Amino acid sequence: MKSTVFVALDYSSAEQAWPLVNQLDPKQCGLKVGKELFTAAGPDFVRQLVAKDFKVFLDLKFHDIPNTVAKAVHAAAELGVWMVNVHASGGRRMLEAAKQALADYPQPPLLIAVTVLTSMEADDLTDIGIQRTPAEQVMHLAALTQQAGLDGVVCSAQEAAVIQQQCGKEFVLVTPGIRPEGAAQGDQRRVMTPAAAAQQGIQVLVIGRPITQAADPAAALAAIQASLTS
Ligand SMILES: O=C(O)c1cc(=O)[nH]c(=O)n1[C@@H]1O[C@H](COP(=O)(O)O)[C@@H](O)[C@H]1O
Repeated sequence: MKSTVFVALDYSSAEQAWPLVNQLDPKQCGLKVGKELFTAAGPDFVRQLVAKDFKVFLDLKFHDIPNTVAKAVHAAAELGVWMVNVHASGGRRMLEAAKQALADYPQPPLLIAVTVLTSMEADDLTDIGIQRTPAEQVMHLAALTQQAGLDGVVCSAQEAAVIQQQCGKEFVLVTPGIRPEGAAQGDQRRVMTPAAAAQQGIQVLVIGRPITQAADPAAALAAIQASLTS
């Protein structure tokens, strides 16, 4: 299965995002709208991307009581997005409620659960009272997510092989923490290069700053795309 790059549009306004979006081809990549841009630009911006035929990943990582998350996921589906995410640590009932909220859609968005953020390492889990390694916690939450009937998980590319083994190749893997050779790691901790991630058959590679902070973002994306097939 070919990997699709989703560009994380982590900009402070729609005006900041449009110059890059206008250079992109919806057949070549998807777009991720996260907390910063959604809070600044709102649902209308998302609708405009959908109207331009982009696959949109609405990354708001819902994590709340089951009723609230179910309603939020439903609202996301109304926007016509291709994929939406929740936090797996919201628990089984929350995950099932989110899934149930999409039951009436003939073509619902993919529903994905975040396992362990790619910015976290073992010490960060210890701080919040989790004694498992990141990989163990990811596996645990991936199993819970699959049991709850969701389509896949957000994890780091480092855990992809074991999840594919446990959950099967149809289970959708979405991996941020992607860094081309030599790119600044920033706050990410569990990272992998785009080419190495693509070789594992990961369906969605989420890439932000290596593209958006480049002098020529469209050229940076093109170079990453080229590295996936070479
Ligand atoms: O759900 C996400 O997209 C996400 C989950 C995760 O564990 N780690 C993670 O980095 N992300 C998002 O993926 C993007 C990564 O951006 P860069 O680190 O700039 O490539 C950001 O928009 C994050 O919000």
